[in-house]
Amino acid sequence: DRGSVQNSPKLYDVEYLMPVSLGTPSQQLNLDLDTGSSDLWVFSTLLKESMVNGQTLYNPNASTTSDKMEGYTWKITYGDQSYSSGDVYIDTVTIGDLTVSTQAVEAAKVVSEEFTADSDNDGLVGLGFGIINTVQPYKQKTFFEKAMPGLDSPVFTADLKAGAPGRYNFGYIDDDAYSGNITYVPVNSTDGFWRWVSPGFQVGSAGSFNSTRIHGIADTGTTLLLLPDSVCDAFYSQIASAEYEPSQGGYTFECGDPTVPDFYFGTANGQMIRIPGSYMSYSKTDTGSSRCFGGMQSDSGVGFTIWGDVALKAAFVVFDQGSEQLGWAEK
Ligand SMILES: O=C(NNC1=NCCC1)c1ccc(Br)cc1
Repeated sequence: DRGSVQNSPKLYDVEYLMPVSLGTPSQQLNLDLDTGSSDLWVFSTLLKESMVNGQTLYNPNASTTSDKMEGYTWKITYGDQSYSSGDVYIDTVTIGDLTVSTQAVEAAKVVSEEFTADSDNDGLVGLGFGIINTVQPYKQKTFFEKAMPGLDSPVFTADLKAGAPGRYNFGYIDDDAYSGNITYVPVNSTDGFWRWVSPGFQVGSAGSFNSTRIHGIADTGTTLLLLPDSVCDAFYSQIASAEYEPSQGGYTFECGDPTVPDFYFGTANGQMIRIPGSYMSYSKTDTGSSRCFGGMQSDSGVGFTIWGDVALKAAFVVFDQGSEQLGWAEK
């Protein structure tokens, strides 16, 4: 079996949403596929109205195939301190013609203001490893872990694009979606993330390769590229107008600055993925400002690097849960 679904970026590529069908008759919600967490949760009719702001709500009582998991609850806090919690139902879930008939659907009763404010986002599909699923008293499998036994191949792929729709595929690799070869690196799933080691980086096409092992996770749910301070310094020192602005919470530079270089990160066997300098102009700092917030920021608060959407949208990425590897290709 296999599945394929289009993803659509929101403004500034801050997140990517995909249509997901839940229940019988099907209820379609737009969800954020997040490889940095492992809960599938949705805005639901269990929420207080004050926490809802335009989102589509999953109504378990309107689904003839939903079963409440009595006594089961969930509560999750994300790296950006947003959070949600609620009850748990079993129901059928379809993503891109791939159906899991007995998926744990976590129906929200409480969401933080960040989620309430994000009116296009109806919830998340966590495709990290099930070990960090938050359901109590017994953790639940992710959508991919439930689907995996029936798939042609135990992989899903992420093709995120800058300012354009891309695609998530399940169970196969579309050889027309990338150029050159896919280079695989080993993943350590101990803490539930797609964690891997990059051998180093290069700033600009004429720069030298810096061999320094960068431990980090591939996280579709994080917008920016969060790297060690030493790497950020090496990058922003090449941009004439760049400065670290504590008031803005990070590095900024003049939006039109012509000196913004490309950034390359190593994967394996000498392969590097090139992130165009244009991806590093994340957003204007304030309306009317001429300064842009950088797409690369420090990972100092986090403890390890997060290869978020700014990096992932430069590549075709294979999440191989069968062999616990990540595949990287240019496109
Ligand atoms: O929360 C994380 N990723 N997903 C999402 N962020 C915001 C909503 C969804 C995240 C995961 C690991 C680390 Br380390 C830091 C952050």
